[in-house]
Amino acid sequence: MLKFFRGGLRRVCCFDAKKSAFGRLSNITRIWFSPLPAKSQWIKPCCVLYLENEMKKETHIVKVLDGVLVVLYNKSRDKLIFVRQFRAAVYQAQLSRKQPITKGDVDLQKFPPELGITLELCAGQVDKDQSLKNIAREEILEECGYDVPTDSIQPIFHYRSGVGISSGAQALFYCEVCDEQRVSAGGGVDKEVIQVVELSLDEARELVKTGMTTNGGPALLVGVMWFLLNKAPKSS
Ligand SMILES: Nc1ncnc2c1ncn2[C@@H]1O[C@H](COP(=O)(O)OP(=O)(O)O[C@H]2O[C@H](CO)[C@@H](O)[C@H](O)[C@H]2O)[C@@H](O)[C@H]1O
Repeated sequence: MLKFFRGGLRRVCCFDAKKSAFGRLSNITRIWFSPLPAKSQWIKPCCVLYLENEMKKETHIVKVLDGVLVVLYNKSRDKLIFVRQFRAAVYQAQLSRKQPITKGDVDLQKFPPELGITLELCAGQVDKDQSLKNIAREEILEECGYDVPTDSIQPIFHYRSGVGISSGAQALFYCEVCDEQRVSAGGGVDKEVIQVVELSLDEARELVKTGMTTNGGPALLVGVMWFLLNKAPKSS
């Protein structure tokens, strides 16, 4: 059963994070901070200056990789498929509401790792020279365990996220899968710890009702709303 916390993100509003209906996700035993390495393969901070109405303006930005995301619908079982994982950026954001960003270890009794667990669409970064659909196909296989033909992946929206600071392009896709296409449990590759979560359409509807909040990004909400508007049988 789903549990939500009403209210804005300033109040605790994790997707059932603390007492998960989906079981314990991972075993994080230590979290600490360090300064960013001089060169990161993932992000590049820089400063953009411009003159607007003859006034000098300065914006500090972070260049990030573009991404693909997929609204996944299992038609065999009439379920939408999502992923849960620990996100260090979300954890840091939850933590920094309560105390300044620190350099040392975090007190995990006070700030349990579950604060950083999200519910998200299956997604990945565009970190190789392949078509966006191919990258989406790989993420569906690696994260969720479904082996689908590339031409079953349908584009929905192309937009930018974090327009004030990072502005990565995000390609949102839709893909219908069936049980016969499930070739593994998913869960990610290499060191990834990802849990596949299935929600009924009624549970997904609950997610996008006014006032409900999740610990994930907006793409899940946009994707679910698109699905309910365009694909799902109308609720009575
Ligand atoms: N900043 C970072 N620092 C260190 N290692 C990193 C890293 N970013 C990625 N990695 C490594 O790369 C691996 C693969 O990442 P993915 O391509 O699956 O993107 P991710 O699912 O993190 O989502 C990403 O891409 C989707 C789609 O754009 C976004 O929604 C989501 O916010 C974004 O994190 C991660 O498991 C991690 O090991």
